[in-house]
Amino acid sequence: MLCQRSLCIFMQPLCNKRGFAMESKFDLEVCCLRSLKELELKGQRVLMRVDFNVPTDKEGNIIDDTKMRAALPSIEHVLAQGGRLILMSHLGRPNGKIDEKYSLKNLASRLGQLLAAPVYMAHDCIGPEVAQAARGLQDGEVLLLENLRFHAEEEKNDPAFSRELASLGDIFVNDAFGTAHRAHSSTAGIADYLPCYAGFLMEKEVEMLEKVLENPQSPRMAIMGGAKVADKLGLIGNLLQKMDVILIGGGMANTFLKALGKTIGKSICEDNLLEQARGLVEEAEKKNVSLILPLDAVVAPELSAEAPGQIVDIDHVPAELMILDIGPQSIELFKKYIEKASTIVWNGPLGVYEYPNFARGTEEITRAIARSSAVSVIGGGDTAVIVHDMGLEEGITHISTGGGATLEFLEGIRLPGVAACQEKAARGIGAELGQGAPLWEKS
Ligand SMILES: Nc1ncnc2c1ncn2[C@@H]1O[C@H](COP(=O)(O)OP(=O)(O)O)[C@@H](O)[C@H]1O
Ligand SMILES: O=C(OP(=O)(O)O)[C@H](O)COP(=O)(O)O
Repeated sequence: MLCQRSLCIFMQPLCNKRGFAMESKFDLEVCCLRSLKELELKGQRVLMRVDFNVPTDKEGNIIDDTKMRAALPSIEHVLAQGGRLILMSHLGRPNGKIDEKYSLKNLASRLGQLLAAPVYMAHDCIGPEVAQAARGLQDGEVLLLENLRFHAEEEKNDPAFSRELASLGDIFVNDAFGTAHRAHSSTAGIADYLPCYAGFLMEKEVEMLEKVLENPQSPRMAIMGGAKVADKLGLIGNLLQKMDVILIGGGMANTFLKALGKTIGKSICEDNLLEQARGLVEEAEKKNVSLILPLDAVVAPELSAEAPGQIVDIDHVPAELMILDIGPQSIELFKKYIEKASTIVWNGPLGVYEYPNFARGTEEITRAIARSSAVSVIGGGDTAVIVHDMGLEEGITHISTGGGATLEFLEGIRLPGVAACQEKAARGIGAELGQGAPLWEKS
């Protein structure tokens, strides 16, 4: 059994200036995750949540399968032990509607190649035919369910939906660390209906991030970029309590730049978050945290591989262009901060790294982090892809499959996907010791 020490850390202040430590709200007993290793799997229907939310192109082809490979140890273990594996994941944000672009069919074929074994693909994730397919599995066989987010109930953590998913398996294994910050049916609600275990990836992520939390040295720095601005802007408020420096690039920077009165042309921006961004800048000043924005940018008329990039000062972004990368002056400035940092947490590319014209900022920053002697954690599907593509894994302390999940974990926020398994484990232990009624039911 693995004790999630991030929760234990809540109990004792460990850090000096802007500590990661928080007050304990939870029992130590609740910290425990039960491991997949503990299970007798032969003949068991193992319902496993994985995070196969891989980067894809416009046609839905997989750009990078790192997240799938990361789940292979758990998948291969279940199959080797004679378990009957039912895999479930989301892909993208189809908003509760069926959209072929977000089908998991391509992932089933890729998984088949990775396992060198057949992978059955279900046409949905619930319903009588899916239940029949799950019941029909033989020992060592694997079925991949269709995108969970084709049903709006998934993101609502709807109990009836959780129950229907749970009815497909005998045991629930959560190996989706990257989605553990979402309280959804397949990550949280499902724990009410099945015995819960952590997969190997979930265990590894929690262990590695706990190590980083143990004694994070100052100067501590966060680098924030990417496109999920609405999701992650709020997290900067928490980071201000824990970091000495926050570098902001990528799509994230635009909202801050506009909030500070700069013209950002056609760049992506969350106009409804301008007030919040201004508040964060003021709070950073009060807390004496250096919140650093780009000095210049690479701009282009459209987001495409062919669009020509042009370097402009951040005060002179033309109205008809969009910011697609940080410029050379910003790269130099960011590198200076990276050289001085002792702890670095990074999520989100600093530009549209998928296209060479706008990849330089992200690549240079990746190299600088890999060269630095700081303890470094890089999180997020896209951000991790860059490190792998550049072959710089060795220089990074931990490359996490989760972006938002990693940030929230390091900020001391309890992740619903981890918490659901912990609470269930703690209650389950009591039940197994005869201290209560069985806590899960099979339908
Ligand atoms: N200036 C920008 N404008 C538009 N998109 C951007 C910009 N900078 C980065 N991005 C995009 O952000 C995406 C990754 O964002 P996100 O999902 O938040 O990161 P991660 O998957 O690492 O958590 C990439 O597809 C990248 O092209
Ligand atoms: O890719 C993910 O998160 P990330 O981009 O923060 O790493 C997860 O699969 C969660 O996806 P979501 O942010 O659509 O809930």
